[in-house]
Amino acid sequence: MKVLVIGASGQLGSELCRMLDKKGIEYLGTNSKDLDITDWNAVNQYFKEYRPQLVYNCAAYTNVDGAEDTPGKIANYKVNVIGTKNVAAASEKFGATLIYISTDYVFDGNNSEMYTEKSPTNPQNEYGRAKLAGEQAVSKIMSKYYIIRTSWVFGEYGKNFVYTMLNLAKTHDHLTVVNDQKGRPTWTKTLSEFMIYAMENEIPYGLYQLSNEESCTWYEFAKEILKEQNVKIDPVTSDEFPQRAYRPKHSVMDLAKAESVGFEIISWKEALSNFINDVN
Ligand SMILES: NC(=O)C1=CN([C@@H]2O[C@H](COP(=O)(O)OP(=O)(O)OC[C@H]3O[C@@H](n4cnc5c(N)ncnc54)[C@H](O)[C@@H]3O)[C@@H](O)[C@H]2O)C=CC1
Repeated sequence: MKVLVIGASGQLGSELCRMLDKKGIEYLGTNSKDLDITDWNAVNQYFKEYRPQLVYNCAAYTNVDGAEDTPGKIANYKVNVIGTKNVAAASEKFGATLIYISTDYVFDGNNSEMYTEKSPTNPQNEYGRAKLAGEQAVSKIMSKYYIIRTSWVFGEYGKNFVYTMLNLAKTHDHLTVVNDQKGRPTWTKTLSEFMIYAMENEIPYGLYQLSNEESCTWYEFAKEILKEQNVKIDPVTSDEFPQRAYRPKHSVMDLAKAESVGFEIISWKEALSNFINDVN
């Protein structure tokens, strides 16, 4: 099978490629210099030449706060809406299956219940709105697709909350972290495994949610990340730590659908511990 990984140099794309390498699955990986997904002619030409059968679209504009104002607002729209549409249209045109990654920010986070794949969406920031438009484009244009919503991603190859906390701990003995936003952290290895599992096991097409098991607040996450370090961490509210983009208060996604296809998901604490062992 000819596999294409778009966004192969990002946090998730890099882990996915490492895992494909390990499994001996051949693929072609592109970064934004090889293939700009906002350019339809480039995408069309690339697909015409390479003829992928399976496309992992890991490319995205991921600066959630940057997306609130110009020029980030425009880049967010171009990459996450137009770019996603281009990749979906080319995948459909050339008969490929597409795996598109979306976000828990499609929800408003006002529920205290877990969100399922059937829960109504109501994004509260520009990034969430663009990613939802990306989801809608994929499901409208395509017949063979997986949309996988994930949240709070951390892994070896990116800028993420775990690295931020570990780095801050080198220079600070006291930190404050938001304690009124709850979600599910996701290790890129768990997510990459599911992305490969979907392909290998030909699970039914459609929308899935995937993160690690168990939920926490950012404060609880930080406490676990720094549990071996001598750093005092105090909880604060979102109001005390203002950010440009609104974040959902409770964006805990139900994982039952992914588990119902036989995929086993470890807890975020186990994932974090494995990750810290890996990078040390
Ligand atoms: N990082 C997180 O916490 C979360 C990420 N996600 C989603 O997971 C997916 C992977 O995210 P990350 O790997 O963390 O992001 P990342 O920012 O590390 O990687 C994104 C990649 O997209 C590429 N890219 C950007 N514009 C492009 C363009 N015009 N053409 C081609 N490539 C382009 C970048 O070069 C980069 O390699 C994305 O769809 C993101 O929306 C969802 C929820 C949370």
